[in-house]
Amino acid sequence: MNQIKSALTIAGTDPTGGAGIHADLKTFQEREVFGMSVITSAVAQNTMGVQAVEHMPIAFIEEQLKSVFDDIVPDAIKTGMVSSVDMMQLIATYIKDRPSVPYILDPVMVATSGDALMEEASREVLKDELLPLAKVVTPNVPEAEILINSKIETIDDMKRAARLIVDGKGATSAVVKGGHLGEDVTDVFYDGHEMVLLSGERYETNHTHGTGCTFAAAITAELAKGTELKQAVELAKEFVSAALQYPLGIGKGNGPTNHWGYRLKGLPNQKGSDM
Ligand SMILES: Nc1ncnc2c1ncn2[C@@H]1O[C@H](COP(=O)(O)OP(=O)(O)O)[C@@H](O)[C@H]1O
Ligand SMILES: Cc1ncc(COP(=O)(O)O)c(N)n1
Repeated sequence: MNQIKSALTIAGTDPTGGAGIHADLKTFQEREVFGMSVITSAVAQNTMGVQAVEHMPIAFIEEQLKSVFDDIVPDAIKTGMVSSVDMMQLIATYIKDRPSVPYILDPVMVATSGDALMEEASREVLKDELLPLAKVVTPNVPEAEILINSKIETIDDMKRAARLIVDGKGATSAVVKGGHLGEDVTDVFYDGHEMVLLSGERYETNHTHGTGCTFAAAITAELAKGTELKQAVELAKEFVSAALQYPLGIGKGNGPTNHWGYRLKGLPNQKGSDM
């Protein structure tokens, strides 16, 4: 029997289940990878926004990391919401100790609702200490603008950003996500050799809470299983696309994506769901 593959997410929570740790674990499960989680911050949030945040003490984040690594060493590691410099530095030590385990960095900075999830003072540490360790970095357009300190308005700008993140900052690869760039939902993948445009249909839906988490978690699960990098990113794009194609119609604001949408592919949209 093949050994079960596992993936660890180090991120914040969403009690309504659509984003953060919850989106990651649901995605790992759908991709048939055993999911584990270390909580950085407990976030009181829902589909309408963020109401409050409590950061875990650093010593307790370390206890959680120890609990995992003393027992089940993950086959891939993802980080999402990591707010402070101290948290980043702690996590970097665990990642550096295991260079063969692929690390997926989703540089979560601001929630869809506009609420800040990362301290501004952490930006430079993220760029200098976490980026160079990453097998894949998955910024959306506003995050990529911060990473490269310049405006992104076109696909060519996205390509330039991907190049700067990989060739300039030392990540193995980057996917600059295009969900915030006009009508197109083309993502740009670059691995230092190949520049690949990942295009897909844009679904007219406001059920986009947790989209970025879901996309990066799908890449993480695939890399845990040993899927080749470009294929992992392509599969993740299909997975998130289906999660948006079959909305669940719950939540008063930007509703969650449908993590089992991929299983419904080819079927008509569910009755009653708004698109
Ligand atoms: N309305 C949409 N229809 C189809 N795909 C989308 C839509 N919005 C975003 N995506 C895709 O979802 C993923 C997450 O993109 P994006 O929204 O840019 O990130 P984030 O959720 O981090 O802000 C990308 O693959 C993007 O192309
Ligand atoms: C704990 C946590 N992490 C990340 C996000 C970003 O969500 P999105 O994928 O919608 O940008 C969030 N809202 N909450």
